[in-house]
Amino acid sequence: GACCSYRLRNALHPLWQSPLSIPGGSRQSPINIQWRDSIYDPFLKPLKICYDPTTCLHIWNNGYSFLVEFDDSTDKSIIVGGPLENQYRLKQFHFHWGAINEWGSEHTVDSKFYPAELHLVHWNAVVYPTFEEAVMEGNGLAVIGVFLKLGAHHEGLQTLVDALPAVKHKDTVIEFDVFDPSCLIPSCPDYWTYAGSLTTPPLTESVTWIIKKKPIEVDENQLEAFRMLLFTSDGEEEKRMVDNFRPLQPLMNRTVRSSFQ
Ligand SMILES: NS(=O)(=O)c1c(F)c(F)c(-n2cc(CC3CCCCC3)nn2)c(F)c1F
Ligand SMILES: [Zn+2]
Repeated sequence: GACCSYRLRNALHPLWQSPLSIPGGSRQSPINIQWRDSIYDPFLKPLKICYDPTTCLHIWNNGYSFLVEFDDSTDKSIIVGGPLENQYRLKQFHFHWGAINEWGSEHTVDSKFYPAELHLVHWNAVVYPTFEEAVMEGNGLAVIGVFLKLGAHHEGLQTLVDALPAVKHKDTVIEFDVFDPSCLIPSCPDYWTYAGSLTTPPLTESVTWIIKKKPIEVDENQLEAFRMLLFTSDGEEEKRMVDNFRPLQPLMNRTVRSSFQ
């Protein structure tokens, strides 16, 4: 059935040589969000986002994507509310994108791909002592997903784009010391939420996903700047960093809730 082909595809997919059987494997990400099958939950609270721009540390090309990492030693940059029982600390944000504008996002909405998707990764520092431990626990992480669509130039993103040439190669890092990622999150409060996993190794089923309904607009040059990055280290044969998204995973026995009617 569909499930087996997914497993086969995961095992065969070049980028995500994930082990065939993920422990449990009942809540993997990403998924297709079928708008009409999502259930409005009136008890979902608005998501409260409080970021301190001075907690921004650096940009790092880790060979999968580029990560903007934050100082998560205090509760200065947190999210709370929404579907979350606790507040969660911002650890890093990164993107997934395609070689062309027809695909690139990890989640899809009614089977439609966006050219890119932003993930803001937070961890439950109320319950767990470290990020590494939170990654292994069912309520350990909360990731906000924001779709990027082709359109107007995005001023806030440009400061990030301007720094990308300095992290062209895998394992390069550049200091990036003031940035407020709130500028990358649409003001519309509407979101979907479901229980899922990391979409990169270790693929652990520890993520409460919060997917914003509204995309942000970025222009062609900004998407092209992502595609100039490399999977490879300096001196290796160059491989452009594109199509760094995981294949869709089976919904299995899950419901996607919406914060809006
Ligand atoms: N696409 S996603 O699901 O939003 C997503 C995430 F949620 C992540 F947490 C990570 N992640 C991976 C590690 C390495 C750690 C190395 C030490 C052990 C724990 C993992 N740091 N952050 C990640 F790379 C990613 F892509
Ligand atoms: Zn991601």
